Amino acid sequence: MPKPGMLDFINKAKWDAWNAIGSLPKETARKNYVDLVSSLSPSSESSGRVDKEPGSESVVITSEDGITKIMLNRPAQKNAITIQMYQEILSALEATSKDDNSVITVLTGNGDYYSSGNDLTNFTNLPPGGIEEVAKTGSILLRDFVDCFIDFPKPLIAVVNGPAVGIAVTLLGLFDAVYASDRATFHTPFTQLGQTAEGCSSYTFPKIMGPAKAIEMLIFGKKLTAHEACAQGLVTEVFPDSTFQKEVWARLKAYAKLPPNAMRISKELIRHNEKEKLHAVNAEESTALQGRWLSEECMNAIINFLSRKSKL
Ligand SMILES: CCCCC/C=C/CC(=O)SCCNC(=O)CCNC(=O)[C@H](O)C(C)(C)COP(=O)(O)OP(=O)(O)OC[C@H]1O[C@@H](n2cnc3c(N)ncnc32)[C@H](O)[C@@H]1OP(=O)(O)O
Repeated sequence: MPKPGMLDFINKAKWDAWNAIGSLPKETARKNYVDLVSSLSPSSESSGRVDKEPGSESVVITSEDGITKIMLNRPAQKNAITIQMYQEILSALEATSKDDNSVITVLTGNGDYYSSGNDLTNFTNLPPGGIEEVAKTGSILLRDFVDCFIDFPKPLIAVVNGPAVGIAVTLLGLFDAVYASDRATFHTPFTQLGQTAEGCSSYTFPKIMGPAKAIEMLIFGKKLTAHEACAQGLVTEVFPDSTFQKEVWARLKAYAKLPPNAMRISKELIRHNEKEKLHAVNAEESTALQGRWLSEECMNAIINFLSRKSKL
């Protein structure tokens, strides 16, 4: 077959792999394959079924003392968010919003990062409709995902245990409190990635910190320390990393004992005037990103990251 185009990542990788093999006889190829798989997996000869270890899920949801904790759990990948994780977080938020035993909801990360944002490999697995289909379905999922944060009816808290990048930062403008370790940083390198702001940040950031500071972050990609983000109003309070978990969870447990209906009604009073505007901003940002994901600027940035030519 002719060599697939540069942006057809999967088929190009397959084509290169086939080409590298040359004229290997089919039987030899089969034997090499079986030998390789056997050497990789000691259990591959037994049942063939792979059970997930408990706690190996990419999003771990737990509930205790009236607090629902949604924990991003891909520490080796800096908690980069895959398509499946967006869907799981969305479902968790929908379920907890209806759960009478859940008073406060927390989003946090496992390991040294809060989250490195969108998983940049999300756009590399091309369906039959190609990159256009990926961009379209990505834009719809992004819009649904952010809508769910806009509409979330109970107190929503971010426990930012380490550096945050991209959508993990922009969403913070929709949270009711943001507690950060002093190790956390806040980085939205959209322009460097050929992308544009999402998570309603094109509206919430100028409102929270004023247009000048918001533009430094959203257009020029300035990274803030936790103390800088707190001074700008994006973070509620910063804690020393050594006591972060202990102090924050003690406080959250106390908040979760407050009367839940009073908290829910106060949140509605504070937020409801903005909801229509936020949904409109979210729709606009999702459409703009759909176009960006098809652009050469964005594709080159992703290819550079995947081929390890660039990092933040
Ligand atoms: C439905 C779709 C919605 C889309 C919404 C859009 C959102 C926009 C954004 O979120 S933009 C932000 C995108 N994120 C990034 O650009 C971050 C990219 N990552 C990095 O630059 C670096 O990895 C780092 C600075 C976060 C950390 O650097 P460090 O040197 O400490 O660690 P490594 O680079 O070695 O990372 C360890 C492994 O984790 C993988 N990884 C990290 N982040 C991502 C990511 N965002 N996407 C995919 N993979 C990521 C990294 O590749 C390493 O994997 P490896 O061990 O297999 O090499």
